[in-house]
Amino acid sequence: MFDNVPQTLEMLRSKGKQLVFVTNNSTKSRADYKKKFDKLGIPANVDEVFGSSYSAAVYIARILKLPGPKNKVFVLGESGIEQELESEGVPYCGGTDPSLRRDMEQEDFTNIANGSMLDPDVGIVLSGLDYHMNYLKTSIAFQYIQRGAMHLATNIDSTLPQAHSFFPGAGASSAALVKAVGKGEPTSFGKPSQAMMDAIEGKFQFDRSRTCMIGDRLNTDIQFGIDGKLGGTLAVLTGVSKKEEFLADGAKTVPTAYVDALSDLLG
Ligand SMILES: O=C(O)[C@H](O)[C@H](O)COP(=O)(O)O
Ligand SMILES: [Mg+2]
Repeated sequence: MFDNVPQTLEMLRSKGKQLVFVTNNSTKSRADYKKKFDKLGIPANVDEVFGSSYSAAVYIARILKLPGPKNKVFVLGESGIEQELESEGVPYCGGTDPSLRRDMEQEDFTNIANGSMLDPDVGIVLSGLDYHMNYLKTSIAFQYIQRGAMHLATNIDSTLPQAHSFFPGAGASSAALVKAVGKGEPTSFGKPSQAMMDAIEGKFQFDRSRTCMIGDRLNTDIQFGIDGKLGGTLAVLTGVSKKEEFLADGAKTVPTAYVDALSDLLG
């Protein structure tokens, strides 16, 4: 963890700033992140966390509102997605189901093709980062899409930063499916999609012109009142003034000197 993160967050809160922690990582739910923050000694509450799984679940439940029974989601991913779908009352299958974490057998081809292994209620395939991706799940997801299901993604990052290196990301998890379907990338609800920013804004009701993002990648084009100068998001801070000065300077100083940079900015 970077130095002074808890102190910085405390300073921002003491100045009445609202914080939102935004992550593309779909493997954990907001509740899981709260536990992680507790372990790291970072003061945060569940309602301040906004993840790509939650973003997708909110979209499916509140925007798409598919009529039942065709509103079930086939999940390609981990329990973070399942938990967030559950929190929004969206039915799902796949995901962490242990019966799908195995090799493809010859009879699976027959049973998938004749539909006996498919759930007729599935109307959406939702892909995220999947540590257990395999041919069986990819085949089932492919068949659902061929039969009319919509393909959505929590996020489509090419890589996952871990252990001071990079590993295949959520976009790589779903790449085989995307290739097989041949219709391009699915709609994604993670950074830097406008869908995620709209969802965050919808939930937190803040003023874009008084919002600052601090993040991990510098190449995003999220239109968030900051013209993509500083992208990705570690936190969304609302009520920040002198945004331009902070970004111009902050791009160099964040995250090594959060406290100094933000204290200067906020006066
Ligand atoms: O592949 C992924 O899912 C992402 O690279 C990963 O989860 C990173 O999320 P972020 O740290 O950008 O919020
Ligand atoms: Mg990132």
